[in-house]
Amino acid sequence: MGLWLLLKVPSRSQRALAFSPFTLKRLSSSKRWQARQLKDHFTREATVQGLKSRAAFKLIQIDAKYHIFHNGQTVVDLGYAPGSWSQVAVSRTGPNGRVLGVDIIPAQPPKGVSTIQGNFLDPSIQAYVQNFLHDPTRGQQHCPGIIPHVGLTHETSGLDVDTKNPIDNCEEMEGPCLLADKRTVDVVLSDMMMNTSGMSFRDHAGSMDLCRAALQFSFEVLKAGGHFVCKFYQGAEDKDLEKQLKRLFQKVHRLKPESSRNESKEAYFIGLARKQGATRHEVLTSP
Ligand SMILES: C[S@@+](CC[C@H](N)C(=O)[O-])C[C@H]1O[C@@H](n2cnc3c(N)ncnc32)[C@H](O)[C@@H]1O
Repeated sequence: MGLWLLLKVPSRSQRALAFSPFTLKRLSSSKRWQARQLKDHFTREATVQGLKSRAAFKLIQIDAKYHIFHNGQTVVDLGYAPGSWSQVAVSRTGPNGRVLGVDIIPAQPPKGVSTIQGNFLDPSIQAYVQNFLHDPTRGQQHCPGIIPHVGLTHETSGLDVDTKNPIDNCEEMEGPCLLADKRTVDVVLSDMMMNTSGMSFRDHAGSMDLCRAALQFSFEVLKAGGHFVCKFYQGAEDKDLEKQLKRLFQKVHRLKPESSRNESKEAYFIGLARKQGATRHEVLTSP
């Protein structure tokens, strides 16, 4: 099914029809989960539209509200697997854009997406990602001869695979590893979330670590005027993160998309238009 269908967000009445509480009666919790998946209209609609998961609708709704994407942009999708956000990004930035997904787990990259497998909290992975992005022709959707998939493992060996340790690469470069002209990215997306433990404080703290890593990365790579979308697990520290975001972006919104499950504590920060003159110290120092 073509990605042109991505504009179709299921209507409220369709969703109401899709869910009947009576059908869930007396089911065990795992069966209830399965039934919920089957009945959930976003899940069914994702299948119909050829999307890798219902999570796509969160980004579609965010884009409908804030107009994040344009043709030709470079997008980095942190925590991309299984890849529905990347599918949305490819469809909205192509044919001249490029989309790079990063995830700790291996996944089949969606068409047109370059991917790097690794733990984004590891500085060597971040250095590798920055190296990749520094060359604006790497990973372009329309660029023939480039296999749109890179990785730190050898399983992806092919034309565009750099199998050297990223730290070695840094040491080979002249001057400091962090290049002066490295702000090549228009949009940073982060839907990263580790497996939740059910302990709110712990899940919140883990989510804040991932958000801070995404913010620091955005400080390094986002162009002036660039945008940031970041999932967070709500809790005591999210106000401080919001303050930091306000120092880097002209506008910051907090959103719980309609397609995000009510029982989940997840929400999203949307940072619009990176400020030109924000300093590292003011953005990255905790308030
Ligand atoms: C909710 S899923 C993302 C769904 C994705 N946006 C989509 O539309 O298909 C969260 C992802 O974050 C990834 N993740 C969690 N911690 C990570 C880390 N430290 N580094 C890289 N990826 C991470 C997980 O492996 C998982 O695939």
